[in-house]
Amino acid sequence: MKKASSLCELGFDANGASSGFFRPVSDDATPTSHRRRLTKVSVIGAGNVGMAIAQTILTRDLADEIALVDALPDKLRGEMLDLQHAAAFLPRTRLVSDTDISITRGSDLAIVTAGARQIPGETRLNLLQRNVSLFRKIVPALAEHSPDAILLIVSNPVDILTYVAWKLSGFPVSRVIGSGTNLDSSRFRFLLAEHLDVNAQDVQAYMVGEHGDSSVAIWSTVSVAGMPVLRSLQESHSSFDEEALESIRRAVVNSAYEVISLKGYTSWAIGYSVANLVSSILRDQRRIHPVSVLATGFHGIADDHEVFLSLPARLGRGGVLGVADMELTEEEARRLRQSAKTLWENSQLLGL
Ligand SMILES: NC(=O)C1=CN([C@@H]2O[C@H](COP(=O)(O)OP(=O)(O)OC[C@H]3O[C@@H](n4cnc5c(N)ncnc54)[C@H](O)[C@@H]3O)[C@@H](O)[C@H]2O)C=CC1
Ligand SMILES: CC(=O)C(=O)O
Repeated sequence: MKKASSLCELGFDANGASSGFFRPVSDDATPTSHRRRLTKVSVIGAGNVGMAIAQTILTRDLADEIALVDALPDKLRGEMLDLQHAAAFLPRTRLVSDTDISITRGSDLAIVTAGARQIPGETRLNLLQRNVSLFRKIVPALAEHSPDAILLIVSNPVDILTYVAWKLSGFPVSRVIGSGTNLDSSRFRFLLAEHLDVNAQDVQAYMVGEHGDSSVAIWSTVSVAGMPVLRSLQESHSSFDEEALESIRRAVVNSAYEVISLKGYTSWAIGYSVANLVSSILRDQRRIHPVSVLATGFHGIADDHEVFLSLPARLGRGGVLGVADMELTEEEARRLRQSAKTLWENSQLLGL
């Protein structure tokens, strides 16, 4: 007797109907008008970062469908199967993968993590030329298949690549966002929370500017439970000086270099950071995140400098809904302009 080799041959069909498990209750159990619109997220680049993001999106139940794209077919299929095998422990999410970017068709959100990463000691800016070449292939194709999507850029150097993605996609500026210093701000909050022995979620603190070596810590707005930290330090005459503050900023900047020198790449924190942004966007939460946005005209950045860097932005279903014109000290604004200058000079070399 011939053995059945698949569930279909045993009499199961894709809807479970002929198996006898379920009997239809009407000809159209869910009228089209009652069906919820499904949310599709694509992740381009199924490496360390892409997979950390995909698995965090899965566990947080942020999408109905996740499409994974990578240039390496075996690795890609392996990653997809490995996640699919966790289906019994996760919210129901359709997972698909392909090396062909057309699988992203109809995405609500496309997250780009493809590309070269730093080797120990290398700066993010060193990756620029290699990753721009990749973006020239990826971004126009993404825009063609999902003209209404929001693009969320993660590949480094993230600020300049967000500018590149904006130029190559032709999308409105509200729909092109870089993950920016959302991660640096989390590292900043972690270090401050450790120092003050409180929960990092109770520390309000922003790093802005470049996601990289010239990022700026906005000390004037750091607060815990609504209390400005700098003022408390001054009033309690605790020993602190500019150098102590700068050493904390440097520790934030060095965080990535340290992790890369220890394990070769960073992944978990960026996974949570991006899933946090995805939640604000797709669930229209209107939370404020420091992310990479077009910063022209803010804090004295020249009107003819099209530069993306991180500023606190209100995120929702439409993408960037607004950018906070936060109050900065003269020194903070000067550092931000310096950060903008570095990014602008590098992006000018691309001739876009
Ligand atoms: N913005 C941020 O805060 C962070 C950014 N990153 C950046 O994310 C990027 C990815 O880092 P990792 O995942 O660690 O690197 P990885 O090497 O593990 O993954 C990169 C993936 O991109 C794929 N890829 C290459 N060309 C492709 C193409 N044309 N289409 C689709 N996929 C392609 C590769 O096959 C690889 O799987 C790097 O640029 C890294 O610097 C990493 C951590 C944090
Ligand atoms: C690699 C990188 O950009 C980060 O972990 O901050």
